[in-house]
Amino acid sequence: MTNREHHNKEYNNEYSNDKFQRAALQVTEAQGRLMPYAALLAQEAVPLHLSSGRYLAQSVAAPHPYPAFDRSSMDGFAVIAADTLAAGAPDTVWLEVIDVIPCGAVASREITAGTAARIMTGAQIPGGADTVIMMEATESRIEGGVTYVGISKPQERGLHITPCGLELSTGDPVLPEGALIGAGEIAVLAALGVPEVPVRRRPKVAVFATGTELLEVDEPLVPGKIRNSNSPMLEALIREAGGEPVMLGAIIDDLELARSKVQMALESYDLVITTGGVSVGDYDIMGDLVREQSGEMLFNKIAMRPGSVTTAAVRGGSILLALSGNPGACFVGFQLFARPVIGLMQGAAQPYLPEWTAVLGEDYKRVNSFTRYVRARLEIRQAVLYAYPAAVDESSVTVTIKDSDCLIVIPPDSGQLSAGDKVTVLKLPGEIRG
Ligand SMILES: Nc1nc2c(c(=O)[nH]1)N[C@H]1C(S)=C(S)[C@@H](COP(=O)(O)OP(=O)(O)OC[C@H]3O[C@@H](n4cnc5c(N)ncnc54)[C@H](O)[C@@H]3O)O[C@H]1N2
Ligand code: MOO
Ligand SMILES: [Mg+2]
Repeated sequence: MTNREHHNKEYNNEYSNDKFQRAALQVTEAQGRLMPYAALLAQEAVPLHLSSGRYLAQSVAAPHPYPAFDRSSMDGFAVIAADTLAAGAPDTVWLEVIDVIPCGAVASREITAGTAARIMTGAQIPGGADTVIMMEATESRIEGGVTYVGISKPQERGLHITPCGLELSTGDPVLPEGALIGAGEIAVLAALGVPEVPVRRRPKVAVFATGTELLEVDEPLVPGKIRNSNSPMLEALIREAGGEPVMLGAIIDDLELARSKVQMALESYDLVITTGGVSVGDYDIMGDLVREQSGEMLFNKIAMRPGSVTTAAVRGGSILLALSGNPGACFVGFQLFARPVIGLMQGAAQPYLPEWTAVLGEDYKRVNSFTRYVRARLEIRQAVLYAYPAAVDESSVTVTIKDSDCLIVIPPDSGQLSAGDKVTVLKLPGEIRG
C-alpha cells in the first residue's frame, strides 16, 4: 500500500476537531505531569573505575578521618619545634638523626629532645615530633658514625604537617545520594575505600523515528527525502544524559506499524522516545496514536517554542515521549522533558538543566506568545556572562544546534529585548565554546 493509499484509508472523513484543538500546558505544568512517572530504577553496584557519569544511590560518609594520620607535606626532618628555638642566635642547632622514614613506613623510634628523623613527603609523622623542616633549610654532618642535622632558624610548631582529619573527620558527609559521579568523586571514593559504587541502573531508552521521507545516513539523497538526523542526535543525547539508547530505526508514516512498534518498545524498555508525526498533519500518526487511547495522554501541546507539539503518554506505567520531527523542536523537547526523566530514573538529585542568568549579547526582536527557548552561544568577558542568540533559530533548523551552549528562555509577550538586558539561560551540558 502506498503512503497516499494509507492516507485515504485512515484519514478520509475522519477528522475530528479535538485533533486540532489542543490545550497548551505551561512547561513546568507539563513537567509536573510527566515526572511522577519517571520511576526510580533498581540499584546495582559498579566498579569504581566505571562509575563516572552515574548517580550515587546512597549517600557516603567518611568511615575514617582523612588524612588518616598526621603526615609530612615536605621532604625534610621531623623535629620538636622547641629544640629549634635557639637556632641562629647565633649558632646552628644540631640534632641527632635517629631514623629515616620513607613514605608508607612508620617510625621505629620516638623523637625526643635533641633528636630528629629524616622524613619524606607523605610519610607518617613520628611520635614526639611536632614540626617538619624542609631539606633545603638544613645542613648535615657525620661525626663518629652519627648523622646530625643542622638548623639555623627557629621553626614554627606544626609547620609542614598535614594533620589527621584535615579534610574529613569520621562520619562527615562526603557525597549526597543522587550526586553525579565524576573524577573528583571517584578520587574521594577511592581514598575512602569504596571499590564498588552503589548506583541506579541506566535506563534503556528505545528510540524510533517516523517519517516516510526519512533515509538512512548512508543513503544518497533522492528528491523529496531527507536523511534521518534526529535519531543519531537523540542517541547522543540519551548517552549524554546517562541512558542506554536502543535504536529501533525509522518507520514510514503508518499508524499500524507505529502502534505495534510502540507497544513492543513500551513492554521491553524503560522509556520510549519517538520523533516525528506529532502535529496535526494528515500523516502525523504519533499524534493520532496517543489520542486514540483515552486516559493515557498526559499532554500534546505545550506553551513553548520550539517543541510546542511535544507529546507524552503513559501506558502500563511506562512513558512514551513523542518528540517533534522538526530537529530544533526535537532537541529542545529532549532537553526539557526526556533529560529529566532519564535523570530521575537514575536518581539524579538535579535532573534539570541548570538555570543561569546572562546578559543578552545582542538585541532579540522576535515577539512570542509562547515561552521561547532560543539556542545561544555563551561568552564570558570581564567576568560577565553573555548569551548570543543563534542567527537562525527556527524549529526546522538543524545547523545551529551544534553552536549552542545554552537555551535563552524568552518569556511570552516579553516584548523586544535589547543587548544588555538580563535573561535566564538553561545551560546545556558540555564546555562553553566561548
Ligand atoms: N497546521 C499546523 N501545522 C503545523 C503545526 C500546527 O500547529 N498546525 N505545528 C508546526 C510545528 S510548531 C512543528 S514543530 C511541526 C511538528 O511536526 P511533527 O512533529 O508532526 O513532525 P513531522 O511532520 O514528522 O516533521 C516535521 C519536519 O521535520 C522533519 N523530520 C521529521 N523527522 C525527522 C528526522 N528523524 N530527522 C530529521 N528531520 C526530520 C520532517 O521532514 C519535516 O520537515 O509541525 C508544524 N506544522
Ligand atoms: O512544535 Mo514547533 O517546534 O513549536 O515549532
Ligand atoms: Mg507533522
